[in-house]
Amino acid sequence: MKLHFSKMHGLGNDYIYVNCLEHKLKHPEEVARIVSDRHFGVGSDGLILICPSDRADFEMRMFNADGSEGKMCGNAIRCVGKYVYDRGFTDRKTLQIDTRSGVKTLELTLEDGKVSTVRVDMGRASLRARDIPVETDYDDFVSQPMLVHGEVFLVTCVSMGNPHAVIFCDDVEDLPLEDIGPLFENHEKFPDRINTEFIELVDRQTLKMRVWERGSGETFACGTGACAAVVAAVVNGHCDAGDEVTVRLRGGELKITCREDFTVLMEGPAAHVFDGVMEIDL
Ligand SMILES: N[C@H](CCC[C@H](N)C(=O)O)C(=O)O
Repeated sequence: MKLHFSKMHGLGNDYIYVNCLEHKLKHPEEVARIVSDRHFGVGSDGLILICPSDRADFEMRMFNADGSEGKMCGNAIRCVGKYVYDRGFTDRKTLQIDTRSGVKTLELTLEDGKVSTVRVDMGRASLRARDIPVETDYDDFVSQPMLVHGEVFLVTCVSMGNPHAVIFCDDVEDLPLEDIGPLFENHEKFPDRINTEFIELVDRQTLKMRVWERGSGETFACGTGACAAVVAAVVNGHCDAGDEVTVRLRGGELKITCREDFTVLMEGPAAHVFDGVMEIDL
């Protein structure tokens, strides 16, 4: 089959976007694995489908590079806003996008008539162990020690609709992420696997972050991960609720606000790279 796609990214967290408004895509798991391959495919952190929705303006589905489906993606939802507006599928600058973890509201900001940045109401974070899920005897998993790779890490688990383990450390540059990332991702405590964020505290309004994503490995940025990091920073007393926190990722910066009630706002850029067609044997 011929796959018509767009490559877009949010801070270098790049996905292949497919318009499924008219036609469904068969076998999205396999397509995700094929297109994501950086040597034999197009190259991406996964696949995003833009679909019609009964209860929102559009629906987004996301698949990781290994073909597994995720429930939410912060960087991709901004790009979906850009995709549907710039292509004229909507003329609204406030949009509702349905995801596997509920409907999110987007506010689009334009530059020269095209979407440049998007602010997303990410909804309420959950610290409940069973929402993540994480195996523990307690109700939540905040600053709990885990022995991984011969080292004790203090881990705070947050659900942003998808699962995150947040770890504060002194220096994120020097981390052997390729070694420790998979050990967290596949740890027996996390029955659905997990996305893991390593955070260096710069000051009370600035965090530096590297991420190991479930199903995709190290990525240049993770929107839900940046939100989870700020939630964990508030819970652990490193940042203040209501403050706008800048999260510096490998691919650039996101602005995140975690309110007292743990609802989270995220603002950041969305970029289009190119459109293409790929012949896929399926
Ligand atoms: N990069 C995404 C998150 C993808 C999460 C995915 N790896 C999962 O399995 O939950 C973001 O910007 O929020």
